[in-house]
Amino acid sequence: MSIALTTAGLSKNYGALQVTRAVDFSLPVGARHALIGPNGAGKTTFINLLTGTVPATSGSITLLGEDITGQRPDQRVKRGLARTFQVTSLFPELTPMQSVTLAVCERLGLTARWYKRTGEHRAALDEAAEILARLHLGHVGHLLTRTLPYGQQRIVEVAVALALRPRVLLLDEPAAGIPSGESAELFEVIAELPEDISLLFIEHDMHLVSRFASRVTVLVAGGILAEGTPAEIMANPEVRTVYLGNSEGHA
Ligand SMILES: Nc1ncnc2c1ncn2[C@@H]1O[C@H](COP(=O)(O)OP(=O)(O)OP(=O)(O)O)[C@@H](O)[C@H]1O
Repeated sequence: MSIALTTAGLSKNYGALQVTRAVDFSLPVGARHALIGPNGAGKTTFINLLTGTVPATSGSITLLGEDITGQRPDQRVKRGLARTFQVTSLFPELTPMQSVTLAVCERLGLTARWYKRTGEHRAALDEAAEILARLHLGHVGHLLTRTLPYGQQRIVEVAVALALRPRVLLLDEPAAGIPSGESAELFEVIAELPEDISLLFIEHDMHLVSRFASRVTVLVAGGILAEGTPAEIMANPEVRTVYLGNSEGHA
């Protein structure tokens, strides 16, 4: 089994507060891995440590065999690490086509001069159209992002991340804010992503986790409480006490 991403002893302190505690984590290539845990458990911080927007206090992060612990976020993106945010980060006045094309141009290093390089710009437009079609957004690619249903806007975020050609994609609560009827649709689109993209996603809804994740890590107070298949996690008495309660759904 080849490994896309690992952390060893990864820790983050804010003063006396330990937000991430010596996390040893491993994401195999092709994984569909969920990160769950109570509010404030440190899930978003863990993603921020992986992307480099938050510097680690100690420990290491390895992406595709390379130690990226000291790298800037943009260097990690170039090496194949992309993310989406818990709250939408799209430009509302751009169309999905424009947002995805810009991301393709960014990857190709064309952003500052794309208007001069129409040949390469054409290729970027074609690639953006192909990504949007793959995510079933082809028919709304020309509409202003702010006019799209929120569920579709979240899929546009995945499209922008895909334009960076990630090997590992981190999704911070991709279904947050989406009416529950639309969240399965979003995850179906995510489930169709190519298998060579390894996925780590934060999700509270255990029904979605059971359906779309092959493995689950439970984070509590910054440390890993348990790891296993969704069935193992849902049957784990400690996890049930600390996180799942009796609801089996939202924490
Ligand atoms: N910049 C910061 N300075 C101080 N404390 C912080 C900072 N960022 C996060 N924290 C604290 O770290 C803890 C973990 O926060 P984090 O947002 O990572 O949790 P989470 O599991 O993603 O929570 P949620 O499910 O509510 O999004 C919280 O107690 C939070 O208050």
